[in-house]
Amino acid sequence: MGREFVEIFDEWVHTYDDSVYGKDKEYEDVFVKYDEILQAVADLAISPVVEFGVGTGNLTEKLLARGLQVTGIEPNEAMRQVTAEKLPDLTLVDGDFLQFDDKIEAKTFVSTYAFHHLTDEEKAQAFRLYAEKLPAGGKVVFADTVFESLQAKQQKVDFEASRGYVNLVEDLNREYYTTLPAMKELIEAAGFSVEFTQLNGYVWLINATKKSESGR
Ligand SMILES: C[S@@+](CC[C@H](N)C(=O)[O-])C[C@H]1O[C@@H](n2cnc3c(N)ncnc32)[C@H](O)[C@@H]1O
Repeated sequence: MGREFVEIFDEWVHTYDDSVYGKDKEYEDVFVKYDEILQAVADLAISPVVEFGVGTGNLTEKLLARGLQVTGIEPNEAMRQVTAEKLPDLTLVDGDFLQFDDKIEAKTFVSTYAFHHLTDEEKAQAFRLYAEKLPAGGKVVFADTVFESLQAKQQKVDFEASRGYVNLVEDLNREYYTTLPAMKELIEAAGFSVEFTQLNGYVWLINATKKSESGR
């Protein structure tokens, strides 16, 4: 489940790092401050860490540089190959946000630029699963494109269409980019407190902490 966009990365794997460092004009605004965004996520993580949608391993490198223990979970085989070559000592396995080895320990689940591959119902399911697996005080730290409202999303789509960014517009209409109120509701319903911080014109930092059983 949630794997319907995995094959897109069979092609994108070859140019993904060019895109994130500004060489793809259409995605330039999405990836503004890319390194700072990944660092913000890495800085909030506590070990051991499980990372979803590892891609080419750019967030992973920042987690490892902090000395954290990391298990990478990535459903795309081509991405796994690229990252295994870059980071040969990393434990990197097939899996996704909803299906991964039950025995993997985590105090933090992290991810960047990937959670929008799940529908909102799947996002809610994912947070319920993380609540089961994490101890009180355990964290989910994600950075991804989220919109303040459906109207704000439509304004962004219209703006990108007006400058002829057809691939980006297709992406924004195809995948499951949600709103801050919807994200807040599903995260709190799963038993987390959450703070959101805007990191660029698209991406928000989602910093969720599992509450204790008493709700504090
Ligand atoms: C845009 S890339 C982001 C890569 C990296 N995290 C980064 O920040 O540069 C999205 C990644 O999520 C992966 N992905 C797609 N569907 C997924 C799912 N359901 N669960 C976990 N990862 C998924 C893709 O294969 C791809 O590697």
